[in-house]
Amino acid sequence: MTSAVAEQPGPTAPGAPLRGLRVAKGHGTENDFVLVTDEHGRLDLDAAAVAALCDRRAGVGGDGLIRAVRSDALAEGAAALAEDPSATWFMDYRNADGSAAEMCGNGVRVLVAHLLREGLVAPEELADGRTLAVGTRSGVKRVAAAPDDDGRPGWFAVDMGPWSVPGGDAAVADGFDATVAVRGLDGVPRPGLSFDLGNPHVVVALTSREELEGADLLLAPEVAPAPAGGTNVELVVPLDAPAPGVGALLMRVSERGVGETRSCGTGACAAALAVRLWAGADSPDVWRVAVPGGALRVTALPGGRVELAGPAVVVADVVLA
Ligand SMILES: N[C@@H](CCC[C@H](N)C(=O)O)C(=O)O
Repeated sequence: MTSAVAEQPGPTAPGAPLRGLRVAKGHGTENDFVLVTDEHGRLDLDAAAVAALCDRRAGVGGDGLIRAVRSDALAEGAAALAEDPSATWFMDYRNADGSAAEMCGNGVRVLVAHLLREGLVAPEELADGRTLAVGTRSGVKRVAAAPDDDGRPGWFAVDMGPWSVPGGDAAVADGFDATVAVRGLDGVPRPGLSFDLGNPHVVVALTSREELEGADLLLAPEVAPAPAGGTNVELVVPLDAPAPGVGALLMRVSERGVGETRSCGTGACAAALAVRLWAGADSPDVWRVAVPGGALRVTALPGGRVELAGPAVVVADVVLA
């Protein structure tokens, strides 16, 4: 499973092999990740090594891999530091197939939980409403400690930044800009609406919980027109409002570079924003998104930004053989 197995003291040299490396495993609503600390950007983590580590049978297993690296230790970090000099940590996110992704909403919370646990970020940095700036390929995201849906502490909230509908006003007015064929439904492609959350999404509304459960996501849904770089696809069913001013929905997701996962944070944002758009002017800004792996909270912020809140836990340390 290692990219190069040789007698090495550890990952201290440029292009160092992974043998003996301590990694961690964590998840956010069961969207799970291999967490690799590579403060000085010295590891040789090519796509094959990432795919091997994420392999659920032959590796550690995960929907993706998160490399925690100092922003000044990699070329992609320069843009983050230019945007916000306090964004000293960068989330190098890779999907389970080894491809790089721009952003991961669950992952950025889990990264912060990992940095806290490793002592690389002090708890005070998130105390008293302070936020931690994290560089990503889709810009700097600010993470704060936040309450869960019952007001208990323990969640993290991420200002995910600006979102957009790539199809513009016409797509918003029509409510869709794509068709999506989903195996296990009635064979008729459904309308979908594309969103840019830093990474690409297409959201499809289904009619019932039964229909959502019947979707077969072992095969990725087919989106037409096919987005050049691929896309994540969210299937959603709106639910009755749980409280005044709060919306709710069920979601399943097929992630680009992975397949069906138990949750997707950027996907939850896209799903909530889509249902909010479809519901019209008076629809709530706060949405509870139920995914197979748990619950997330999405809040549409003023100025076309969106916030994602949810749990993040680290469950294991692993030393690579
Ligand atoms: N699970 C993530 C998204 C991960 C990246 C995605 N598969 C892509 O390729 O864009 C999330 O929580 O947002």
